[in-house]
Amino acid sequence: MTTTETKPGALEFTTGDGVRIAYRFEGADDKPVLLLANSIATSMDMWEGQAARLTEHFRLLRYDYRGHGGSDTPEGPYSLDRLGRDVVELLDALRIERVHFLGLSLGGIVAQWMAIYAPERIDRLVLSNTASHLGPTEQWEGLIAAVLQPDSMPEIAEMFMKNWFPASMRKLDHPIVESFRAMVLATRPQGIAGSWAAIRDMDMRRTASLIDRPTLVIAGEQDPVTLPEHGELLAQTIPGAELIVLPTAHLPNVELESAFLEAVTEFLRRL
Ligand SMILES: O=C(O)CCC(=O)CC(=O)O
Repeated sequence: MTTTETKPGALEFTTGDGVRIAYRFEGADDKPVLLLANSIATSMDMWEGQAARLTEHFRLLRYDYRGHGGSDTPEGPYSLDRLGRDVVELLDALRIERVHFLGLSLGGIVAQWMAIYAPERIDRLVLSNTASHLGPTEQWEGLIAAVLQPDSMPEIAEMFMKNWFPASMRKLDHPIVESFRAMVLATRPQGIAGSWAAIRDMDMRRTASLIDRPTLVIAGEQDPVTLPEHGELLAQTIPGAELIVLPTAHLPNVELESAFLEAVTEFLRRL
């Protein structure tokens, strides 16, 4: 497998089905690898503010989902199996045996898949603002149809901002909110539609009980997308999982950065 540099610091590899996936490695190579997976409609830049503090303890591996950021955008719906295999193939390409995996929202869905189907690649797991099932199907069908309409993106971006940030941050034209809006607007509608299909079709409410990796679940008290109840269910289903509920909406990594990073690093570095 060859890797190619696309933009400074970002590399790419090609998956078994011919899709170029962009990724980035940061930090000292003697530290444990921490793989980060994103919320839908964002790129690996969504972790930019947290990267410096995380590299104090970890070698960070970030990547862009197919259909997002610097990765290719195949047509049609994506399956969760395919999104999971993209990660397995990325680790294979980099010859990395095991990682800690921190996934937020769709990232937490991919992280659950990895811990169920490729547990030998996972050391510890952090599942933030995510769920093992998100219904109803019709909601995702409606969103997929809407995002594929011409000129849909400004309205779709506004929907994400309302779901992801509290009104207090949105009112102030907060630079973080605007940077996330820009990330959404830079995402191809097909990438969002393809990934929503993976969320529509997934149901790990039973299989999550097979996860045997040490797991921290983080939920947001005011998260309107992945509700605190979703986090509670995950923590009850995964044997031995711990649950922290933070007073945030959907993106605690940026809304309450210090508390989020403290929870993550304390859990991942615990002996
Ligand atoms: O944010 C995600 O990764 C999945 C949830 C979603 O697409 C709906 C939303 O964020 O509003």
